[in-house]
Amino acid sequence: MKNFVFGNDQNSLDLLHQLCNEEKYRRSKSTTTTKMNIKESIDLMYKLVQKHLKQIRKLGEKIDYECDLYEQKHLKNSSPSSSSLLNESIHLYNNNNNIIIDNDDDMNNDDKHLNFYLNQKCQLIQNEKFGRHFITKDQILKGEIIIEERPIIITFYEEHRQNYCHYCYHHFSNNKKRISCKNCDEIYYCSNECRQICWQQYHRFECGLYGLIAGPSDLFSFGNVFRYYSIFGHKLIDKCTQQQQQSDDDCNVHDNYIHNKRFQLPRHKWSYDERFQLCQLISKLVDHRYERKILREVHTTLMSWILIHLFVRRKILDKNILDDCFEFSRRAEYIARDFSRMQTNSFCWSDGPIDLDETSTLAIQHPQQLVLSNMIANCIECISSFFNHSCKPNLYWQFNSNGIIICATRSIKQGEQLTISYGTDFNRQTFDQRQISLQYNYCFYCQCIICNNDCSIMKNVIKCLNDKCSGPLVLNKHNACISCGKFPFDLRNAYRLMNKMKRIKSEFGYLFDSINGHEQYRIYRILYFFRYRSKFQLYWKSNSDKQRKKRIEYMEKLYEKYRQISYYGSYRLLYLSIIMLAIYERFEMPYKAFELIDTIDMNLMNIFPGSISNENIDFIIQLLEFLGEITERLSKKIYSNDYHLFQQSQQNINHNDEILIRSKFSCLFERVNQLLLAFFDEDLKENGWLFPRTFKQLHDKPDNDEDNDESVQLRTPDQENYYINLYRKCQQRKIPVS
Ligand SMILES: C[S@@+](CC[C@H](N)C(=O)[O-])C[C@H]1O[C@@H](n2cnc3c(N)ncnc32)[C@H](O)[C@@H]1O
Repeated sequence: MKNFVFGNDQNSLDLLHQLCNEEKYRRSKSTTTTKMNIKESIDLMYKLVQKHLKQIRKLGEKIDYECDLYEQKHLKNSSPSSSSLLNESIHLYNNNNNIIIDNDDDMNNDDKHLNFYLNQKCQLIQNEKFGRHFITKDQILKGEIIIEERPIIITFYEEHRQNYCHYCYHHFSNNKKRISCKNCDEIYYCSNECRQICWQQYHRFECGLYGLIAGPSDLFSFGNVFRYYSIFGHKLIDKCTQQQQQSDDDCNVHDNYIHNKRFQLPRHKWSYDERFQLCQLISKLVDHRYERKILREVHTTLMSWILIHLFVRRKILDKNILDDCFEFSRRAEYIARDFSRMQTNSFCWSDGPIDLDETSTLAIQHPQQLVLSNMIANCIECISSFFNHSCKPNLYWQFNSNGIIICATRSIKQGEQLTISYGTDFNRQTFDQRQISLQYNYCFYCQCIICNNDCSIMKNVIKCLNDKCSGPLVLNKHNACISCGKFPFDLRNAYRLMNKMKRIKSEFGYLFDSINGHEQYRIYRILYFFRYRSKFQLYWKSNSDKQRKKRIEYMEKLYEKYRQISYYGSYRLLYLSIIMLAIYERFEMPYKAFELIDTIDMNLMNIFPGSISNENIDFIIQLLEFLGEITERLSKKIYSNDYHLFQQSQQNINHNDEILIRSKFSCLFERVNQLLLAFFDEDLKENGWLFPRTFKQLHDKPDNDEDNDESVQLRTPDQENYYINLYRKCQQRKIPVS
């Protein structure tokens, strides 16, 4: 017997029914599936940050005072890394973009070493789907080294801080002498030389604060951002960012860096050119600020505020910034972006090979917080950051005392993309688990071969409801789920649910059917009714308040159950959640609508652009426009002063929740609008599913300019007008001001 896949079709329903009748199952007591509660984790981070904010303020004052005393007492005329050096370097820092001028001629050639080794068979390329990524120019053999690279920025975890030199990252063997920082006694070096250079380069900015900035979990990136600013200085970072915004060719800087064989990075002293080049590389790493905003806006914003205060205290930023609101928020946004860049690109330096069993278990249990027992630090690598992820990678990475080393796990054909795994053995996880973990940590929807295959099945398939299993309900010949190996105890529930869906279907027509050409016009009609509320009002008007409340509760229950058995990326889940959003908007229940946002957002990220084709593009645009209208109305309402956001809420919602809810609505609104605008984006047209090349140019022309351009092949005149209007509407839409 072949494996049987349960989907939302009549055959599956019949089989489920049969199985239920045969009573070959027992009922499971617990039917929980793995859920990600973003709100909970944001709350937690918020509290954590608030706790740290207090500590930082207190500690910052204390340490500044103690540093001054210490310098007055001990450092003035003694060691070379004393207050004179501090003043001199701060002076240089402020006046010269943080340049510490090196005399290269003095440097012995042996002092220099290449910061990385890259296999000559690798080539960095860029495309729409994967961004920048490496491919092979020639066949690579199993076990061949692809790259070895030293990190540029590194933050050691608390428990390992005493075991490694903070400048050259070497491990202190048992009897090796360690020297601590004279000032803070928090970090250690293997030699006086390392101590001096580290002080010069960045430690003077973080001295005494290290214990706080290199704190637990999410704060690792906090430490990395602090170091980033300490090493490069904000002026240099700004300069590189501006250059990056102006240039289109993203691979150029990296090609230069990779192919300029003469470029060498001295272990101890970086000249201005080297600093500049490295800073340029880091500022070009992908940041996902926009996506992260949706997940952790409050957290990141708070972190960036704290960082500004610390930077001012340590003279990295000018103190006037604290009085200038505009400048403060601009800088906070920049820092938040760097923060998100560090989170997307950082590697965990693990002491020895990564334990795949441990990572997989952790990734399933705590997708938001992956810290393993043998991880010793969090670091940024400039070139290794360009390897994309695959759930079945062809490369394996590990750290040795010099930094990262990446090797081929199998022989790789010419032209194949080189991929690593972003942390865990994703191959052991289900599609949903992988997507949740990757989206939460790296903000992308994985398009590797495995996920693309899985995704096409998942959209119509229902989930196994067994405890801790969220795999697709595929039965083997013993009637057990192939993901968890157990009999699907909750078949009866699944069956009931699918039957209920039939009733809903009669009420909401063809919204739940798969989208193919000839059914689209029915869906348009339903959307039309929704938009102009005629059907909707009829439906709700006929009921009394009590009945209406019952109806809403019924819909909510159904939605919740349906959410449990559906995968993100399912069109049906998207429709149903949009309908719920419309209901909540119509009946002034914004706090309820808020709870839907994450599901809608995850679905949007999963659906676009992977499953858009020429057949469904018109429908998708209409669906998005509908969603855009609802979110716009909701956002406007919740930002208006006389609107009582939580008037009907039973929950105890405080001011922080309110900020979070507002920012989430704006973000969803912004995402929907951007998705719509993306359909008109010049660069995306080559994929074949967007509008003709000249669309934007043509419609950016003033209204009275009616020159006929023959190269333009638009659709029918009605469609043309519709899209022109939509394009203008999207351009004019504004996110409410927070
Ligand atoms: C560390 S960077 C890798 C380099 C990146 N491609 C670039 O252009 O900078 C990680 C980002 O690459 C993209 N990416 C990596 N693996 C991917 C995959 N399997 N599918 C889609 N996007 C991927 C995502 O945007 C992710 O956040």
